[in-house]
Amino acid sequence: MDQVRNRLIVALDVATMAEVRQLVETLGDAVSYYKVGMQLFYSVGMECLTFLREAGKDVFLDLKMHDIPNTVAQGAASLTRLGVAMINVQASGGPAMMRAAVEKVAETAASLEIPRPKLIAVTVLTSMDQAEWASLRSAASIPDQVVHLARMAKEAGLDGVVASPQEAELIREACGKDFSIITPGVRPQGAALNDQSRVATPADALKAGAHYLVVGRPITAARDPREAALAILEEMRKA
Ligand SMILES: O=c1ccn([C@@H]2O[C@H](COP(=O)(O)O)[C@@H](O)[C@H]2O)c(=O)[nH]1
Repeated sequence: MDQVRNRLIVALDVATMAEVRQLVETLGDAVSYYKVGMQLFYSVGMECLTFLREAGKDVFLDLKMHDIPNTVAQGAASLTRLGVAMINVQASGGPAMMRAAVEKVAETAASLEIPRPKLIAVTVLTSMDQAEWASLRSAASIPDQVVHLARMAKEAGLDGVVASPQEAELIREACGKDFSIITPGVRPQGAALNDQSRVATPADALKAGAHYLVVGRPITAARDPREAALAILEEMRKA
């Protein structure tokens, strides 16, 4: 079960440490990897990272950096010093920005003699549907743009990308099996979509080639979060 458990990342989209403690305690040994995003990090800062580290959990710090190369590189160095397992940038920041972040993460981790966090790039948000995409006036289709950004991230030296499970197979074909694919937009059959658009079930996401599944509300907003997480893990295990 461990191999499957390490591939489920639960999004802690809450605002207080009380909620974090309650969820992590309820989920217990079912979940070993958590995603800390803007809502939680901007509310409580380091306290949640310290708590998760002491609980023996891995952390994906999802702050989606997007700025000029020097600013993102320095930000990536700061996040590397926090000792988390994964951090990210927006691929639309371009190759120079991504290369600068890759170099700075490696340099910082080496100088501190700590493991280097995985550095990944966000492609096209999973909430974006065709109508919303059209409003951005991009000439490419969503799948073409996702694959383009994934190739660019790989060439810049990043470890992987965030994308919808619907694009996972195309990314795997274009970038190979060692390039990590992290997929939010995961919804068990019949679950509420909330604001997600390009979704797939946990089983379909894995079959399409996703390495890690990010799941938030289907677990954290469930009546019984542990039962919901175990059901997802069982579906992953069967897939
Ligand atoms: O394209 C993206 C990038 C990031 N996310 C994040 O994943 C979780 C998904 O939460 P759910 O409650 O399962 O919808 C959330 O923290 C997003 O910020 C994403 O959904 N799509």
